[in-house]
Amino acid sequence: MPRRDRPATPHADAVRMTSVRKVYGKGAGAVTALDDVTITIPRGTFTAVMGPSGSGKSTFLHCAAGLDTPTSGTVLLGGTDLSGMNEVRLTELRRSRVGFVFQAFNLVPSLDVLRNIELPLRLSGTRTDRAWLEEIIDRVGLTGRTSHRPAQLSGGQQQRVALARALVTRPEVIFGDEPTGALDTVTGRDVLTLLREAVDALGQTVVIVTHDPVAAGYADRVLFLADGRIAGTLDAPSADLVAERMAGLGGRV
Ligand SMILES: Nc1ncnc2c1ncn2[C@@H]1O[C@H](COP(=O)(O)OP(=O)(O)OP(=O)(O)O)[C@@H](O)[C@H]1O
Repeated sequence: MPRRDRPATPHADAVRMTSVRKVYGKGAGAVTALDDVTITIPRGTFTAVMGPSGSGKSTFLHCAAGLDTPTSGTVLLGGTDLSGMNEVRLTELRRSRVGFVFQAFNLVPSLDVLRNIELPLRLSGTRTDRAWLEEIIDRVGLTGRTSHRPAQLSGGQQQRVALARALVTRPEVIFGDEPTGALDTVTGRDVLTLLREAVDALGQTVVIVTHDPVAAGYADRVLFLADGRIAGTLDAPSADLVAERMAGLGGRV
């Protein structure tokens, strides 16, 4: 997306969803995955989205990130209304204003670490800010490994590459779908610490879906979903409190 499409002053709300409803399918087989969801996620905060299996977490993330379109309601990303954007504009928006970290890392196997990190800039035709690139490579602990291919790295290192790739465009929001799901406990904690630092040191906004109460404990706020509706929020969460609230929501986690 061209630079001019970004607001001159960053919007105070990274994400604002109003009365968002998402229905998959039609008629008797229709499934309401999100039902009247209204929520604001402030800039520079870390949100964890939790809920039983099938409660709408992935659908929430996909609608907030412009990967999926709500059936009704509005989604604003950094003040930009995604409603009515065609797929070309949504793709441009995702490339330049959204960062993604997935459970499966999703790196390009044939590219080395540096080229994987730079990929979003190349795709959007943005000039690389060398100093910023070096800073994030240093922050995620990949200095000295930039010429490696993904297959030569551990899972934790690959997720660090994905995190650096997400940070490189200074996106409005980094969305993570179970970003520690494929990592062992210790490595997963390292990645969560880096996400936390991205918020605290860089002012980044982070939103992750997780099933892990310990992971949610790294967030500023937990957003609980049940049957596609917001079932509550918890600020300054501890893992124990999160686990307690999840037990109260029932269902298979
Ligand atoms: N593409 C789709 N077509 C039809 N139904 C869908 C589709 N995607 C999701 N759903 C349904 O919408 C509901 C919410 O799904 P979603 O994947 O958002 O839940 P979730 O909380 O992320 O689940 P999990 O924790 O198991 O990943 C579920 O009932 C699911 O079966």
